Formats: sequence, structure tokens, C-alpha cells
Amino acid sequence: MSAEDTGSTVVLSLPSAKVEILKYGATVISWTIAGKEQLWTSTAAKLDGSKPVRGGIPLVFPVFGKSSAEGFADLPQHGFARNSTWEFLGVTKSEPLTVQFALSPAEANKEVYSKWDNGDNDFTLIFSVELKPDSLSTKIEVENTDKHAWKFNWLFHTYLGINEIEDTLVNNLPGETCYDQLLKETYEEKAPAITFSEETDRIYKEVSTEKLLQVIELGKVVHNVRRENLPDVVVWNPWIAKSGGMGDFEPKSGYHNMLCIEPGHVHDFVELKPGEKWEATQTIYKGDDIKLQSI
Ligand SMILES: O=P(O)(O)OC[C@H]1O[C@@H](O)[C@H](O)[C@@H](O)[C@@H]1O
Repeated sequence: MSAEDTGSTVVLSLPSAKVEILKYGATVISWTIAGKEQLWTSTAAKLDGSKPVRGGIPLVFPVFGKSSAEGFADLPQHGFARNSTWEFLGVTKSEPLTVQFALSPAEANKEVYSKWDNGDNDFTLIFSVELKPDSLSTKIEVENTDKHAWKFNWLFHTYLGINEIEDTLVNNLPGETCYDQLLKETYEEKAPAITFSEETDRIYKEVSTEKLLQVIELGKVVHNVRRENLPDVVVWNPWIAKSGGMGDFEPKSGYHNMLCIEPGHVHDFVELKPGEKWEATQTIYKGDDIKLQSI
């Protein structure tokens, strides 16, 4: 069991599992179990801090997508957490092996941070990564260290690795309210399972966190995604044309091998008053049983 700081990354190793976190964005860029990669990261992803990483688990804060809301309109898509270099705080627990990273205005990418309410919001983010033999947990704690209230979105932009998108489905979403970002329409999900045969970009809103999300390939559960305090779920696959237009998306056939299941709080902004804290966790774990949960 070890945690190694390589300078630009932190690598946690157990006998059969490993996770690599880039300090830029505190982005998990690889997670393996018995040598098998569990996430998808583009072979053309920039890992030099020149742009957010295409793949792994980018962190989205303080805005999801673009927003015209006051204080957010000038921010680029998905905010500044994914394009700021976080401070590595070290190992905080050995069993299970856990490390933490911090971001505050002092470390934040000034150019982007200053576009959030004119850089007027003091905050502390603490990001924890916990590695177990068959699971990876990522936890975020957001604290308002300012004298006034402010608002934010949070999202774990998780790129899960799969063998073939057309053999893949996601369960436990029927009956949920969905906003389709491509159709720009809100509807109730009627499909018994979510399947993929074209570009997909949907926000499932206020999905009970009692509901487990399972990624099932040819009848086998390949990922279980558990959420704490993360009511919304973005389901994204860029398919052919969209991935073709992204310079950092390689190989171009990569859309077959990835599916973004992105737990977050994005249907509205969370408001924090001075001194208040908010926390949320995503856990991805292995396990074979299909669990169907009713509405
Ligand atoms: O290219 P970016 O900024 O990393 O965003 C990728 C995708 O992120 C998803 O979360 C959004 O729903 C998509 O609309 C977006 O295209």
C-alpha cells in the first residue's frame, strides 16, 4: 500500500488496485483493478495544464455547462476547478487509503476564477480520493469562507470505461425527469433502460440517491455508481460527429469505449452562507448483481 507524489501526479497503489490523480484539476486520470483500466481517458488528453483533461474524472465547479445567471455568465463551460492546479495535502488515512487535495482562491486559475462574481467569492474545496480493492470514492467538501453568501453547482464528470457502447445500458432511471440538452426538451423517461445508438446528452434531475445506477454490458454489471448528496445525473456520449470535432478526443473510435455518468447538483445552484459547508460523494464499485429499483 503506497501513495507516491511524482510532482505532477499522486499515485495510490494497493496490491491489486491503483489510482492516478493529476494535480491539475485534481483529475483522476486512471483507475485500475488487477491491471484493467476502469475509466476512459483520451490518448490525446492534455496532461500539461494547458486545458482540462479529456477523460478520467474532471471536477466541475462552480457552474455546470454555461449559465446566464448573474455572477456566472462570464465563466467558461464547467467553471475553473478542472483547470486549476490543486494543492496536495497528503495521505489522510491509511485504511482505506485516502489522500486529499485543496483548492482556494490562492491556487485557483486566476484568469478563470476572476470571472465568477468578479473573483469576489472566498471558498475552500477539499477533495478526497479513497481507494479500496474494488471501489473508488471521490468526496468533495465545499466551504464558504467569505462574509457573504454565494452559489455553485458541483459535478463529477466521470468517464467510465466500457467495451462497447452499443452493448451497454444504464438502469434505474425510468420515471425520472429528464432534460435533453440536444432536443432542449424536458420529459419523463419512459424507457425501461437507457441504451445508446446516437449522441446522448441528458440531465436526469433530482433522482433519489437511494437509486443505484448500474452500467450493464451484455447482461453483466460493469460499474455501480452510488451517490451521496448528488441528486442529478448527466448521461453523455458524444458519438461520431461530436467526438470527431473534439481535437483532444482520441482515438476517434473512442466513443465506443466510454460512457459519462456524471453525478452532480446541477438542477439549481446550492447556496452557502458564510461559514457553511456542503459535501457530496461518488463511489464507483464492482459487483455482479443487477438491482432493479422501482420508481
Ligand atoms: O467539452 P467539455 O467542456 O469537457 O464538455 C463535455 C460535455 O460535458 C457534459 O457534461 C455536457 O452535458 C455536454 O454538453 C458537454 O459536451
